[in-house]
Amino acid sequence: MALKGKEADAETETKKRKRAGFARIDAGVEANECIKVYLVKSQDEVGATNSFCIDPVDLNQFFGEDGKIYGYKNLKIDIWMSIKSFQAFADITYENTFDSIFGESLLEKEEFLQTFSTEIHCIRSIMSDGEPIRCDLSRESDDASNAHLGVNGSTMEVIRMNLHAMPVGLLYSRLVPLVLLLVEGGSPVDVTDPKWDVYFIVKKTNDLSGVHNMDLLGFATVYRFYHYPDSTRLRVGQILVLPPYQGQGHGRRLLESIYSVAVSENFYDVTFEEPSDYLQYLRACIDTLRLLDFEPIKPAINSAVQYLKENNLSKRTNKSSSKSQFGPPQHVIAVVRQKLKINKKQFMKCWDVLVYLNLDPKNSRCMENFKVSVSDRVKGDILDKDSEANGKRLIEVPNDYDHDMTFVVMWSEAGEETTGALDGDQAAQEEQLKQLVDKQIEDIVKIAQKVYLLRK
Ligand SMILES: CC(=O)SCCNC(=O)CCNC(=O)[C@H](O)C(C)(C)COP(=O)(O)OP(=O)(O)OC[C@H]1O[C@@H](n2cnc3c(N)ncnc32)[C@H](O)[C@@H]1OP(=O)(O)O
Repeated sequence: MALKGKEADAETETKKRKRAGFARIDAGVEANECIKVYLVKSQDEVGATNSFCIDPVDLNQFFGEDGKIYGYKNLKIDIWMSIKSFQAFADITYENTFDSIFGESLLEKEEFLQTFSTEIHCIRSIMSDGEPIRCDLSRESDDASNAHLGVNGSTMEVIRMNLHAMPVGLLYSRLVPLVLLLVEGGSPVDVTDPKWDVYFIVKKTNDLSGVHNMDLLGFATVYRFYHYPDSTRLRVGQILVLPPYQGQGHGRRLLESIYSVAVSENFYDVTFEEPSDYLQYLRACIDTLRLLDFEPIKPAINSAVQYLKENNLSKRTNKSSSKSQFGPPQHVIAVVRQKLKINKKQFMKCWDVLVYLNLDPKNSRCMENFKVSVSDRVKGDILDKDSEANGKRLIEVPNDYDHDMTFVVMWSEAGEETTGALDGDQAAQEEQLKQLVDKQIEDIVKIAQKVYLLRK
């Protein structure tokens, strides 16, 4: 006889169990509910409920299909990770075979507590072989977010090291749990590949006896990637600022240091592997600020602004003509890549912000023209360059930023454009395109406002 209702659900649940052999139905407990991860810097903080508890992306993803742990009643797991040595201890209420993402950095309690004295200088000793990065990009002197530099005699430093070198690889392996917990979709990089570098941002503080201590605030892994035919580009794999130190300008300093290396060592450009929205925003702010000080692009910005002032783009007949006059000329794109190491795609995003910053918000026609131009650009980005000549076609969109956003575009023989998709009607696709443009404008305004405030 078939089971119904609750009984049927219970049967399904039972099948999902990781461990079999329980007499009663075990509903399991979500990993997100029973696991807490604390970052601690001294023995006293281990076990204290007011210690710094992190908010991971999603713990459930590490525990099977449904993210639940079965076989334990009132399961509670507190994980204490030292931000001095990045080793960890798990306080688990039930005896079990908990095989955690913390791997080898998980120690017995006594051993863990000892690390606060035995490994107190672990970061300092590992960093001693590293190369401090001189960063010339930041306007440290007039930058409010750097105000804490020098407070209590502490200084920030970005240090580059090769991940292949032994103690660095070991430290990175201790940091991997944080990558898994805090970087969405983050996975460990291959420490055996000598092309991976890691940029650490550290805080140096002198104690009363004059000994300097070093705390790790964050890091970025960067791959030296071959670029055809004879150059190398830098690709940021993952960047993480430890939660207690986020929002204090350390992520910015890390990115600026990477750009600084790209400029001084003449890499082709800097790219990012699947950047999060917030990282894109941060990157756009940094790049736009750099571009605002870059003289060679100023005439091109002025002519784009002039073009928006003098035309009425919503009434134009030939829609494709606006693209060339709104966007930056090829030689400007080239010089930005050569001198600032900002690639074309990223420059185009910043370009919109640079133009927007030069518009008069009270000039409604000009603002409307801006919107039309951005819309044209978004459409242009999702068009296959060959499609105009070839008539109707379905085209997949290359997209660095969001792999879920894939459009296809059809062209009639007259070159008149319509957007479409493999399934879904044209109206839905038009709506999707409109949403994409609105989101783009929203992002531009947000970045422009931030940049405006930072420049004041
Ligand atoms: C490729 C990938 O790794 S994708 C995943 C990215 N990593 C993660 O998601 C992990 C969790 N998050 C983090 O580790 C961090 O939040 C990071 C790395 C994304 C950012 O680092 P943080 O140190 O928090 O950022 P930081 O403090 O430098 O910058 C944030 C603020 O400074 C602002 N800022 C940007 N440029 C400047 C500037 N030149 N001067 C002053 N402030 C600036 C930013 O706009 C932002 O302000 P807001 O949020 O108040 O609007």
